[in-house]
Amino acid sequence: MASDVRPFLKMNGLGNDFVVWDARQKPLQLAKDQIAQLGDRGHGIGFDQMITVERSAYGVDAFMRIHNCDGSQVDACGNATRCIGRLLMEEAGKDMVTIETNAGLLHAFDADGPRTVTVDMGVPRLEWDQIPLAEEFADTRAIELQIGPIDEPILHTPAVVNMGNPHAIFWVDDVEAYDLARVGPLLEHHPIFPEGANISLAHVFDENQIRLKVWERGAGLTLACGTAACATAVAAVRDNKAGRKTTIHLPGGPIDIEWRESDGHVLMTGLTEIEFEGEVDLATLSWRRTEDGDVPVEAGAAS
Ligand SMILES: N[C@@H](CCC[C@H](N)C(=O)O)C(=O)O
Repeated sequence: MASDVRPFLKMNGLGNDFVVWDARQKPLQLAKDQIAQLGDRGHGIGFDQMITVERSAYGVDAFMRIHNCDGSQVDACGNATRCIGRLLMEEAGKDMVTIETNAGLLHAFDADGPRTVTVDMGVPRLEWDQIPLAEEFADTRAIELQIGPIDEPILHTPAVVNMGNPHAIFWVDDVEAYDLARVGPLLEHHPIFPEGANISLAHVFDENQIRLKVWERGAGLTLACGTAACATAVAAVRDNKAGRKTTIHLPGGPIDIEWRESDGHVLMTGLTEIEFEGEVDLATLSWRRTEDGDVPVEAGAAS
């Protein structure tokens, strides 16, 4: 097979990392096992998600296709929307762009602070069949679900929110007190979630300050998950645990969320980073680094 070498960017939003392809001029389609091979941190490039930027059928700035590192295609990724927003704004010299995703049209804005982007993630969906759940629950602030012994559950009664993808949030006193790598997969694939779910442990440790650890559907433990941060902020407001503006502290850093009262939209603001540029030979999936990325943002420079 003739070699087909394609350039890519390696980016991250607070450590939630992506390989990004520009497929606007030349389409790119990879099979599930090829994505998983490239995503493997041992032998491939290693990433949480693969992002393919394509031309938008709606004529907006671009369409963003999202695959988890296990090769599954999904509809939403908050951190990647900020990263792609930054690339498209820099390319067009604009301070706002519109990105088409399978979860809808999202607007990204240049925010205060270096490489900092706000994305309007739209309106959260809160009904049981919108999450979706396998059975009806009138109140999605705390659904009947538990793992562990019946009389002494390890985790129980999560809030559920759909931010373009399904999230379950367990309120705990200490996010480090649980083995999320062990319980995450059990909960992700629990029969109550017919499409699986992203699983979060959340702790309100101060006024409007929430610590969060996330097990991502199709990707596993992550340093940050933008949609999980949005879902958690929404769940906190619904349960009177926080106000409409919160800072969510993830292992990769802080992310600011506002659940706007006027129109119910969720706004997410945080850093983006280009790690490096590289190229992949699609015939063999061998890859190499070609250019360095951003120089680190000085501590305290971001908003
Ligand atoms: N990292 C993302 C979410 C990626 C998709 C997720 N794993 C899913 O399967 O829904 C984010 O920043 O939101």
